Amino acid sequence: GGKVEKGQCDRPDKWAENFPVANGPRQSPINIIPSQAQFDSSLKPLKLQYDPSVSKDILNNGHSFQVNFLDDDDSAILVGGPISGTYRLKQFHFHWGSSDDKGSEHTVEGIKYPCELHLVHWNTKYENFGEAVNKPDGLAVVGVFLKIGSANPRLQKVLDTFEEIKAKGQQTTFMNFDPKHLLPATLNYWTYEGSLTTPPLFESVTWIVLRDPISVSPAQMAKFRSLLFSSEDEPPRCMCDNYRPPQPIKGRKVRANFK
Ligand SMILES: COCCCN1C=C(N)c2cc(S(N)(=O)=O)sc2S1(=O)=O
Ligand SMILES: [Zn+2]
Repeated sequence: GGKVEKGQCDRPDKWAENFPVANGPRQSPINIIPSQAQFDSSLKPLKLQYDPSVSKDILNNGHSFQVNFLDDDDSAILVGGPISGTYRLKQFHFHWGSSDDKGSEHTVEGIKYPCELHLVHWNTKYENFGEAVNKPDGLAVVGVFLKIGSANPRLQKVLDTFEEIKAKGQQTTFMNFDPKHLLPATLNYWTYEGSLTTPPLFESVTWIVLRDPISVSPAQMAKFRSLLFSSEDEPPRCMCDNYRPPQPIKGRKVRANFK
């Protein structure tokens, strides 16, 4: 028929064929059930120390778009929280739906948010990102839910670049952006051991999912959907529904730093 079938890489149910770890013991995302999360008083407050001068560029990578950071020193780091040592910010990106009733990867009691932000950090006990990416304690990703409400002026700065990165492979400079402005007022979080949510699905992520969402307006969500999965010389395919559904918890404990 006329409908272009989704490629394999866009079909989470097909990933296990090429990436058997897709059925592994610590896959992400998960459905979070707050009443089943264990309050852990030993969890430290989350400390995100970001110097905005190390934001570099913004890229449409054909699955999402990401803002990349210079990570050759400790200018943008995550310390505290559930992790030990220092993790450096590498990039942040988002996942969203084709309509406002879905789009997040983690869910809370089955609730899907329209969008989820991921801030990806790597453990500086390893030489570099490439070394850290597949180690069990290699990465720490902070997840932030976006909830439909008033327009978010901080987020708008990111959306204003979309004309320049509409198609796969396009990128443009994106400097002096402080990702702290994309965080909610309080940094209460759930944490659990998981994985990358897209291939290669490495089981290398300590997940830190913030309880409180930030706001996004319907018009801003429509802007996310103006991006394309496809490159300039291909038939246009709307970039949306780039989220993996929740995966089996397989006995894992989810801890909370709040009651
Ligand atoms: C050599 O392999 C390089 C892989 C690097 N990455 C690829 C992903 N699919 C990916 C997914 C991420 S997510 N959605 O779990 O935050 S972070 C991330 S990533 O760490 O930036
Ligand atoms: Zn992600």
